[in-house]
Amino acid sequence: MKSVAISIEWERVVVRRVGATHAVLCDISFAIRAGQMVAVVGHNGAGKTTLARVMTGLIPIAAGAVKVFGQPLPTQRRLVQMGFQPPSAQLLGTTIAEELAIALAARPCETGEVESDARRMQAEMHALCRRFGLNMPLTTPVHHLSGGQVARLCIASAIASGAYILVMDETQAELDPAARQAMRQLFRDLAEQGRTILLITHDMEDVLAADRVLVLEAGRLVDDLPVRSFFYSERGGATPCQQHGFEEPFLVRAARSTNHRLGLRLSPVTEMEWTEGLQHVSACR
Ligand SMILES: Nc1ncnc2c1ncn2[C@@H]1O[C@H](COP(=O)(O)OP(=O)(O)OP(=O)(O)O)[C@@H](O)[C@H]1O
Repeated sequence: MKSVAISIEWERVVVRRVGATHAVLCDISFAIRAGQMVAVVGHNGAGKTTLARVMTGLIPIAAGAVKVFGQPLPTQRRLVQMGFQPPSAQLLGTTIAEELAIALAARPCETGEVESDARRMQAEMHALCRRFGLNMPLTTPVHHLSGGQVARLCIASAIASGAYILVMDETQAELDPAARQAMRQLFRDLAEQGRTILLITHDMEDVLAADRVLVLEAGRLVDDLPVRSFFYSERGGATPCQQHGFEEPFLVRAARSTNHRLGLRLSPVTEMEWTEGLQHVSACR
């Protein structure tokens, strides 16, 4: 699985909805490598949720092709899990243990793997809870969890069920800034471990954490850029972020203002890059 570089491929995809006068997604093509975290942005009605639902097989395509690890989506459907708003609506179990047990039971057995026995399943559940920062007993009812904990349990469940591609449709929308930041870090970690993350968001701080950004406008893919090129322009002038009418994140605004005042050309996408850039400049002066 991991040896196949391209995890998601869309070729000239068209989606029509009953009652809509135009195609809601029109001639969309892109390819995403395994291990990439890709943000999908667009103003209301641009087609983001439709794209997410196509990825999970909930909406059929009228033309084109969607491939997952080189195979048609329907044969690979189990490798894709979608998170949507509110995350609590996705939970099937009444406790953490039940939720994870359902997910683990749904995971297809790999060749040579024996079916999980109870003890092994318990060990896997504890390992998942540790990995996803759920530091409470497995017997905890899911309605005792905070929004951030529910969001993490949903992701733990998706991973437990064998997903390699996570399609997150505004799942962080109701989290506080610290929990959102923690979720971004979690997505980054999962991407570094080889998972593909498709993050649908209106929050430009989320975009800053991604590797790449797809911009949808009225059902069309109008930009597909590395995140740095989305927020900074090489030749000065308006950036793609500004051209598309999105609000820039604080780091980008602060870096631009510092560049302007000090005559610099820094283009940081993390705070660490910015402080290192500033240290380098002051050491050279
Ligand atoms: N079930 C449906 N039937 C007909 N048209 C639909 C249906 N669902 C969505 N649409 C239309 O498809 C277009 C894209 O909708 P979609 O929900 O994918 O946009 P979005 O980018 O996710 O918007 P938002 O940011 O508001 O959630 C919109 O014009 C919408 O009206």
